[in-house]
Amino acid sequence: MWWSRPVTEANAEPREGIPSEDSARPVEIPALTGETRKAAETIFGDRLPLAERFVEHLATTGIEWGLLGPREVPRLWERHVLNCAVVGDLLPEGALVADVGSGAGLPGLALALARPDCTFILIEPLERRVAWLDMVVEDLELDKVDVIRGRSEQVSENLDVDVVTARAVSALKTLIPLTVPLVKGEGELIAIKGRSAAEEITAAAKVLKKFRMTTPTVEIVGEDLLEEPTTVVRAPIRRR
Ligand SMILES: C[S@@+](CC[C@H](N)C(=O)[O-])C[C@H]1O[C@@H](n2cnc3c(N)ncnc32)[C@H](O)[C@@H]1O
Repeated sequence: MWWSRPVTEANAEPREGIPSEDSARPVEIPALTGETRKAAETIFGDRLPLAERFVEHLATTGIEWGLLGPREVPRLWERHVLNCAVVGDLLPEGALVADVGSGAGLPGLALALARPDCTFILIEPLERRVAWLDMVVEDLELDKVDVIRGRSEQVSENLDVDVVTARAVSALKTLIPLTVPLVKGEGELIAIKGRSAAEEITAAAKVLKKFRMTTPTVEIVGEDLLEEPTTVVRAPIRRR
C-alpha cells in the first residue's frame, strides 16, 4: 500500500519500550465483533468503514512507524479508538476542537470520525507523528481535520478554539497551562484520564486559581456502550 512508507533518518524517533523483535512480527488487524461492533456502529454510524480503516492504519503503519507498541493491537478498538470516540458526546454541535499531543490521532482522529459536524486541529510536535497523522488524514479524506506541528504553547497565540482535548499528555496541573491559552473566550478542556482524575484535580488547585478556573468535574462517558467506560476531567474555561 502506498502509505506503508518506511521510517527514515529524517523522521526517526526513539522506539521507547518497544522491543524490536515484537515490531518485526506480522500484525493482525483486530476483528470487530459482538458487543464491540455494536458499540462501534452506534458511535460511528455510516462512518464505521472509515473507523475500521483508521484501526487498520494503527495496526500496520502505526506500529511500523513506532507510534504505538504491538501489544496494543488486540485492544485497539476497546481501549483506544472507542474509548476516545465516546467522548464525542461531550462536544457541542459544530465545535472547533484542538487535540493537544495527538500522537497516533488519539483522541483527535477517533473524535473526528465520530463527530463529522466538528472541526479538529491536531497539535503534535514530533515530526514522525505529524507525518503519520497527515498521511492518515489524507487517506481517510478528513477535510475537517488539520494537523499542526509544534508544541501547544508555541502555537496557541494564533488559535482560538471551543474545546481542547488531550489524553496521556501530562498531569492536569501541567496540562492546564498548555491548553487553556488555546481558548480566547469561553470553552472547555476535556482531558481523558484514569483513576487518578480526582487526585490530579486536587494537585492542580494552584494552577486552576491562577487561570481563574472553577473546580473541574470528573465524568464517566460511554457506560452504556463500553465494558470499560472512559473517565474525563471537564474544566470550563472563561478568559474574557
Ligand atoms: C504519551 S503520548 C500520547 C499520545 C496520544 N494522545 C494518546 O493518547 O495515545 C503524548 C504526546 O504528547 C505530545 N506532546 C508532549 N508535549 C506536548 C506539548 N507541549 N504540546 C503538544 N503536544 C505535546 C508528545 O509528542 C506525544 O505525542
